[in-house]
Amino acid sequence: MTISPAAQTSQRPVLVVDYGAQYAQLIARRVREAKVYSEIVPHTLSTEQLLAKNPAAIILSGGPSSVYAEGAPVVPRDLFEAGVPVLGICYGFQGMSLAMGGEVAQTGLREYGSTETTILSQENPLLQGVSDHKSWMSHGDSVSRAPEGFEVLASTAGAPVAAIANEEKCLYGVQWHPEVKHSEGGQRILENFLYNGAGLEPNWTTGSIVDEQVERIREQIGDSRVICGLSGGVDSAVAAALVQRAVGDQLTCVFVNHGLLREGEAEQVERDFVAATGAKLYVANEQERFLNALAGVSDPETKRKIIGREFIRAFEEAERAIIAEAASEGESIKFLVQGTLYPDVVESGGGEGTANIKSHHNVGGLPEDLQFELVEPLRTLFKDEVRAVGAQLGLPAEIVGRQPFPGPGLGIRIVGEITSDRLELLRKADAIARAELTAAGLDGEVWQMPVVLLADVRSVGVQGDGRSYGHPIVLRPVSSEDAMTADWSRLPYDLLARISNRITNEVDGVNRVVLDVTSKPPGTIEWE
Ligand SMILES: Nc1ncnc2c1ncn2[C@@H]1O[C@H](COP(=O)(O)OP(=O)(O)OP(=O)(O)O)[C@@H](O)[C@H]1O
Ligand SMILES: O=c1[nH]c(=O)c2[nH+]cn([C@@H]3O[C@H](COP(=O)(O)O)[C@@H](O)[C@H]3O)c2[nH]1
Ligand SMILES: NC(=O)CC[C@H](N)C(=O)O
Ligand SMILES: [Mg+2]
Repeated sequence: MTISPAAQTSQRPVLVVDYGAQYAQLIARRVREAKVYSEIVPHTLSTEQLLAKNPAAIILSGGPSSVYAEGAPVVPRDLFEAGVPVLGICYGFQGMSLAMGGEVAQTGLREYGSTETTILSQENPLLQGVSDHKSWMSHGDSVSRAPEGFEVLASTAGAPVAAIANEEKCLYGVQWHPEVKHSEGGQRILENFLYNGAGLEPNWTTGSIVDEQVERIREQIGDSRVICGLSGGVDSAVAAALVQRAVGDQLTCVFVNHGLLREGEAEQVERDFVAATGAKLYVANEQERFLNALAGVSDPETKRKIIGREFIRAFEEAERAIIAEAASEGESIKFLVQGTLYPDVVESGGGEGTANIKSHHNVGGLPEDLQFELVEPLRTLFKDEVRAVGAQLGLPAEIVGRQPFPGPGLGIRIVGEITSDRLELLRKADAIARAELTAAGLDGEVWQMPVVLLADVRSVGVQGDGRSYGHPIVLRPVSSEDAMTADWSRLPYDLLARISNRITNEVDGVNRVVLDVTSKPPGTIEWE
């Protein structure tokens, strides 16, 4: 069932080989910012498997291991003999140096954070226009001797060999992390590698994504009919708009009201999306189906799998109803469009070799007996890229700027069993928190603010001079660029006070409001 993102685009990718780096995502993003298509792959792929992806260039990421440690990932020598341009970063640089016959040593000179970097030569593709600067380091090992045939391009106090090049073979390495914003000129170095070193063109833009995806969708769907799961969120709105552009009224959007929605959500989908695009919309009222299937379940992964399965069952029902309505019996609808993004795939463990963090309902939660062929035009994109595509397609700012809301909805924001009373309670608390955030004019600054009910926790309070024994509500406002990493938002205290005060006064059963001050990692954005 896993489709590699590469299957979704004709671009030759720049492969980021992940050696367990904290920054592999960031490297891929920076390459895309340079308008070059990029994908992350695990280091467990063999050279043959890597080359089979027809990469335009390869970037080896950093990683936590020491190249000497037992079981440390080996950077294979044959990778450098295939004629593909390679840039090694930190661990990748050390591994490349070792593979090519250089030396790596534990000199005891560790460097963490901002580091004065001396550029020894600008007469090479990598460091053209880059002068002495502060780069961001995070290493304990160092390259003590460059491999034969490589020129040393830069040095620092702790790393005399801080950058190397073999121009003829198009092989480059840097000890520091050009992908982090704290590395001055880092983006320039990556672009130098891509444009000057690997000779790539900056032609991967939102315009080119739209054209290419529209073309692919037409090819895939032909003149068949297609349904699209539409949630009111950004991703499905953009996916639907792309499909509509490709195949026009062969498309019917299906909005599933699973009873796990927030206040006013169903109405808002009908109002905003249909008004903006004129697409056909079928509303499936499936509250009972989902509540029955979820009764008595409190394990998060089980909930996610049930929701993923019931979503598909709801789409199947909807498909039958749509066909019956059109009186075109017999002609079943084969295609289902979903607004699946790259992070959904990566976190669900759908990227090759990546860990399963949580099964997103639309990826890891899909049932085995799926009858639809999936159409997922956004499967290779990050959220901010999807927003840019949406804007390009002319969707209104209220849609492309909307805060994300997960498909499983309030179902994964009740820690414990889901009941209609608990949903009712959480819906009220969530509506208050959202209204206050909007009133404070902070919607644009906050990426998302899950409001979570700890249904299995109770604490003692005093309300109206009497004892109460109620549930806590957690506020989880975060800032983020692409939901892969996040920080907790420093909301003004008076806003937090107002939300807390209103929730404890207005929502029966809640006697405490707490603020989640955890970044991602280690926490995820949602609690389940
Ligand atoms: N209530 C729903 N009805 C129909 N399809 C849905 C519903 N909720 C989610 N989906 C499908 O699952 C996909 C993934 O959901 P997800 O929440 O990640 O995206 P989104 O809602 O489109 O955007 P956002 O992340 O901004 O909320 C959606 O793109 C959509 O295809
Ligand atoms: O459609 C979705 N189906 C899911 O199963 C799902 N789980 C998490 N999310 C959203 O993904 C982003 C990252 O969330 P986490 O940090 O909790 O993994 C956040 O924006 C979450 O709201 C989901 N969206
Ligand atoms: N960030 C990295 O890639 C670190 C590489 C290696 N673990 C070191 O400490 O030198
Ligand atoms: Mg959503």
